[in-house]
Amino acid sequence: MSYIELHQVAKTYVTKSGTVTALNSIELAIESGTIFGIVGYSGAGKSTLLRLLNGLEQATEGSVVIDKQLVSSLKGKDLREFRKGIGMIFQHFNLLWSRTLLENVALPLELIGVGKAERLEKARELLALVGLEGREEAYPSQLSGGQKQRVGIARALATEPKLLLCDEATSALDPQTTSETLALLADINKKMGVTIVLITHEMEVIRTICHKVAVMEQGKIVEMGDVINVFSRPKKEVTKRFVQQETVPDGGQQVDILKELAKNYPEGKIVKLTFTGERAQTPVISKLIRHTDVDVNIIQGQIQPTQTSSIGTLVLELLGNDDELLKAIDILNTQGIGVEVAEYE
Ligand SMILES: Nc1ncnc2c1ncn2[C@@H]1O[C@H](COP(=O)(O)OP(=O)(O)OP(=O)(O)O)[C@@H](O)[C@H]1O
Repeated sequence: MSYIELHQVAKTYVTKSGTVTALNSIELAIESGTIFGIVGYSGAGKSTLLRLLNGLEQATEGSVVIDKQLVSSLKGKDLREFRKGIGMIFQHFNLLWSRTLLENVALPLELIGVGKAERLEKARELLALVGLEGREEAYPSQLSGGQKQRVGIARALATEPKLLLCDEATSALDPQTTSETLALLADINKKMGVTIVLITHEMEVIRTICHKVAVMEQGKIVEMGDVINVFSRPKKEVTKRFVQQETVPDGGQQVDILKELAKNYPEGKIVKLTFTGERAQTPVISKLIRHTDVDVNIIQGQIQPTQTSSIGTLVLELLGNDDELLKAIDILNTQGIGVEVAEYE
């Protein structure tokens, strides 16, 4: 059994203007120790899913099982105990401004009745773990956004949770601080074996630290798998748009970037190749030139690291007669790499 299992989960809200389906037919299994990303645009249902995982809300249908416990069956002391095993990190940090960093980190322990000396010692250790040694007596207002999030992470770890839920944890941070915060989370996952489930609308977050990803749209999971596979061969339109967020400079606003490129290169055929780590060694282009009568121009290329490997993309213009172009595309299709051919108007 997986650490987290959702089976046929639905969540509806009854509002004055009618019933809203926030989640529908969710099937999800997350193994212990994984960094699992959930990506989707606003309103896709990500926050609702996170609230079901921490027991703040109950599913309308289906079952949510975490660490062999059916979340809907937990009450009183059991529910409190369950929630102690889950740490939460928020976009806006949710720190108490009138308390020092040490007191902020110690708060979850204070709430469950841990004695003062013990909780302050633990908080001190955690602040050191997140790189804030020596700042124990500072107040949140004296910190940068990245430092505040470090305090948030330290606080989330206070009860030694097995599961860390991150709600858009880096959305309020600049790119440099985002990278540092993600590196810290990846480090915590590795060192402590904590399972991390994060929700985000940024594909960069998924690429850099997640092992697995689920893409949500309109309350459903529309695509799910290893990050490297979903990135290199996105199937659904929404996933393609998220992947483009990263690979094109305008943030993926254009739905079909290849089509745009094709307009600029009317003589040839535009193809985009996507390689994952181990395939990057395959001599694809030399094969193409040896076996067909096409000329190849390289238009764009880039390599992006992921948590476990790397993803390369290469956009080529192929020039030749129709038969040779078809042959070239056939060859590309047999190389075990992602091949996308631009559609011409
Ligand atoms: N308490 C609620 N009452 C009524 N409708 C709700 C409630 N919470 C969420 N919804 C609706 O459920 C759907 C999913 O919302 P949810 O907040 O889970 O999406 P999201 O992907 O997290 O979006 P965002 O990133 O904007 O928070 C939306 O249509 C939303 O309006």
